[in-house]
Amino acid sequence: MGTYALSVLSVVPTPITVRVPAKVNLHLSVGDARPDGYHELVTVFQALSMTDEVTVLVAEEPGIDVHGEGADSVPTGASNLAWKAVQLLAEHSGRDPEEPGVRLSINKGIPVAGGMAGGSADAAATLLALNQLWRLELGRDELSEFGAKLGSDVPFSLQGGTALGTGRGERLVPVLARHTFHWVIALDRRGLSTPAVYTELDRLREESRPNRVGEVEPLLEALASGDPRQLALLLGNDLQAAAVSLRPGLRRTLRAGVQAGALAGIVSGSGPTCAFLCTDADAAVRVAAELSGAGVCRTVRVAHGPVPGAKLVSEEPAHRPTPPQVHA
Ligand SMILES: C[C@@](CO)(OP(=O)(O)O)[C@H](O)COP(=O)(O)OP(=O)(O)OC[C@H]1O[C@@H](n2ccc(N)nc2=O)[C@H](O)[C@@H]1O
Ligand SMILES: Nc1ncnc2c1ncn2[C@@H]1O[C@H](COP(=O)(O)OP(=O)(O)O)[C@@H](O)[C@H]1O
Repeated sequence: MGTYALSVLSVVPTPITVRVPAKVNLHLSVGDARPDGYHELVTVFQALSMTDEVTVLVAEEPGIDVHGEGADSVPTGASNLAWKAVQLLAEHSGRDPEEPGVRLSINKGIPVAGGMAGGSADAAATLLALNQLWRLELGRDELSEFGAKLGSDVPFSLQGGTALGTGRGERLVPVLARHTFHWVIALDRRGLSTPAVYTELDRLREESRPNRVGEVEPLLEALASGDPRQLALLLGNDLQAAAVSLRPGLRRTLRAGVQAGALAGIVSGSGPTCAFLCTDADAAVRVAAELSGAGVCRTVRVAHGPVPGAKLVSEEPAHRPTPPQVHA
């Protein structure tokens, strides 16, 4: 009996944990709305050292557990983007998408609905973890194609580093960025809906002519030079005006970051998180401390980028060290 129990146990696959980064858009140029409702983008993503961890384990009772910051506002049902990733790969591999025989445990370190691609990150992590757990042997390109079906940002969450994104953001080319850049990240009290921010931009463009970010080439040169001062002058986000229009308090946050000593600040993607570029790691800690005292946001963190994309941590769920943060 003892031997039998041991042999049954030995065939249950070990849980797989994947760590996956947040992103910031250093350049986000938004074209007009396409017939499919998406906007044509030219964007430069950078993966930051703020991460989620997703553990996939074999279980008869399917489901999702969410822990960490903002866990209460993450759906645990079929609308969770990570669960959609489970269903997509289950279908692909001939499993029942309603009974895939796995549970997910998500540990959030990426702000929810913050414009830092947290849901996309979890979907990317789940694709990578299931590829391992179910021994699907899909290559990075195939995983990326599945990712693009789930959301425009998912391929970048898989790839990480710094990348130029076109199409709806899913077509990627890696960008040379040998240097590490140091950021202060200001988290807002409530999230913003991505579709609502794109719709607000369309509305603003019908009403007036909000400034558009310029060409991307100078920013690519600044990245290659590694000089944060040069990069700071070129950061730009077409969605910023729309995010600020929906959340006017962001103006004060952006001003406060620069007053605290950052080189420049931008809204991250669709917001409302703001990202401030600093000269170096020490400056980022000083800016974070000062910004947290300004009372303009919920929490302030320091981060650096670029970092790698979704990555297997180990075959055991690992304890994630708490990222440095300063409470406002
Ligand atoms: C704005 C960005 C910038 O990187 O990210 P966030 O800041 O939200 O993280 C992305 O474009 C968000 O990408 P993602 O969150 O994956 O969006 P998707 O699920 O593909 O699309 C959600 C909705 O956003 C709008 N959308 C998204 C991408 C795009 N190129 N044009 C759009 O208009 C559409 O209304 C779409 O229905
Ligand atoms: N795994 C997930 N993590 C966070 N949010 C998720 C997840 N799955 C679905 N969502 C939903 O997606 C919305 C957008 O969340 P998120 O991806 O964090 O932000 P953003 O699109 O601004 O980068 C959330 O409000 C939440 O309802």
